[in-house]
Amino acid sequence: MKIFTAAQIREADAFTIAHEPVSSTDLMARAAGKCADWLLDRFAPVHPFFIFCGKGNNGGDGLVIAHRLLEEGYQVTACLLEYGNKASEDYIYYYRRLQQQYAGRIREIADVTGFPELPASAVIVDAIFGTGLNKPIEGWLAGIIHKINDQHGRHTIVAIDMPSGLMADASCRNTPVIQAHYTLSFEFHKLAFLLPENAALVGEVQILPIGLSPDYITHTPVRYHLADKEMMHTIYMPRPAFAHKGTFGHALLVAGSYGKMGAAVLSAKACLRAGVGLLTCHIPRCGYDIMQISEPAAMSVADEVHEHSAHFHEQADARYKTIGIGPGLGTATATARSFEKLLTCYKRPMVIDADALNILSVYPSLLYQVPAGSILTPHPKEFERLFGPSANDFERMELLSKQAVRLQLYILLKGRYTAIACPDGAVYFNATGNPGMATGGSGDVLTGILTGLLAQDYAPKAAVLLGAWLHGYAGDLAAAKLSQEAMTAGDIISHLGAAFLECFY
Ligand SMILES: NC(=O)C1=CN([C@@H]2O[C@H](COP(=O)(O)OP(=O)(O)OC[C@H]3O[C@@H](n4cnc5c(N)ncnc54)[C@H](OP(=O)(O)O)[C@@H]3O)[C@@H](O)[C@H]2O)[C@H](O)CC1
Ligand SMILES: [K+]
Repeated sequence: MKIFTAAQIREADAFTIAHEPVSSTDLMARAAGKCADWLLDRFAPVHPFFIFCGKGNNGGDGLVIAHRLLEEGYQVTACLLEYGNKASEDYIYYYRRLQQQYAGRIREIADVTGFPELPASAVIVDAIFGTGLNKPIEGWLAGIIHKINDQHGRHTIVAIDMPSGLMADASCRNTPVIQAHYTLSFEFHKLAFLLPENAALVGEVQILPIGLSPDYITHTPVRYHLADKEMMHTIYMPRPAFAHKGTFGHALLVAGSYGKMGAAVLSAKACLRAGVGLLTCHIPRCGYDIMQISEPAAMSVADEVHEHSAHFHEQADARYKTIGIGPGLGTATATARSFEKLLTCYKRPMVIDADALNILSVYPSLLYQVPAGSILTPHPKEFERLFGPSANDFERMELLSKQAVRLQLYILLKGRYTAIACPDGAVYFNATGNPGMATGGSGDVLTGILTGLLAQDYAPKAAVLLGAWLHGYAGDLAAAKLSQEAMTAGDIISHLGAAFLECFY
């Protein structure tokens, strides 16, 4: 699914009205009607509704919703905020309709003292500002936002299109924004919904299709995308009937050090479960028995050094389709040196994670040696160590995309919505996964999956999108069976098979 900017959404709106048989007022009726359907489905008539309306088209949506709920016999107060701006044409149209039929249900509010007393079980609908917000909310309107937020623990707050005060494409940190329990948004996700800094503001997001022009949607280029199941079906490659283990590549995993062999084992198991043909693990001498016993399907090569690996560059030759490096590796100087040498001799796309990323952040010039098309998988701290701090999440997304272009790499930034930046600057968000995966070893599993997919000849972009999707999907299946609390990284691996089956069989 494409993620459009606020300006593009306005364009899509205008394009639809110009090219499809729908007027602007009808499009508003359709969009707001979808919200009304959702509210009617969710809340019984015992809930009194307070619908706060601004004077733009978001407010117009609020007026349509108020009218519809009144028609259905609900108790509704339409709270119209009179802050001086000229109302939009569609707002005026629906205001007149409401005024004619339900004048008694309209309440004009011109300062914060006009904020209504809310009875028990009231539902607040926020239709104050949507994608047209162009500056932070100030003055008494900010007071209304705070009053609504004060009700967060007592009443359900449903935002229409966007929580008011939030901008689709820019940070609103430390400005007044509605804290919604639900956001009913039209047609597309907004970038703002996918960034951690807004997690407490948007609540549960429901995307409601409103029939914007498919022509516009198909032909308008965007930087941000939300990965979906449909996309995975275009990526996944069923196995040929005459396949043998040579068909699915030989991967080298460079991982583990004294006290961190678990990371190497998790990564190896995940790589095998992702379907690699053959796997060799380069591990420190201390980890040899551990790996051989924990994962008999993997071959092991022990380093000359006991506690960490220092000679893996000697291994890295054309036999290996790809290399996954980093889980539990440690950052000993000898390990860093071997990594440097590996980067001079091995030129295929590889997967770089954890301590291998930490080595890159200590020796940043090595970043230029990383083979084009490789996949880096930092969490936010590792990302900051590699590329520096950002003032907010929007700037971090810019930086992510810029670095992927500059280095011609795939950079996967872990999070609730993991963001995957591509060498052409495009960024894909992954929506599978859950907080149960915020546990030690989860990243090692991802590295194993990505390495396994690259070895099977998935192109790096396909591997990183599919790998992130499957990792989150398996995590969701594990959480459904075991709970988010009790699941461990190993459970993600044991649900990978079910994830393949559910998604592709
Ligand atoms: N996506 C679609 O195709 C559809 C969306 N719909 C709804 O329309 C809104 C967007 O409507 P728009 O009128 O463009 O914008 P808003 O309603 O969000 O607000 C615009 C008015 O607000 C003023 N403004 C902006 N920022 C502030 C502020 N900080 N303080 C005070 N006033 C502010 C702005 O005035 P300016 O003079 O500053 O320009 C406007 O008066 C979208 O979100 C959907 O809800 C349609 O219903 C259907 C199709
Ligand atoms: K709103």
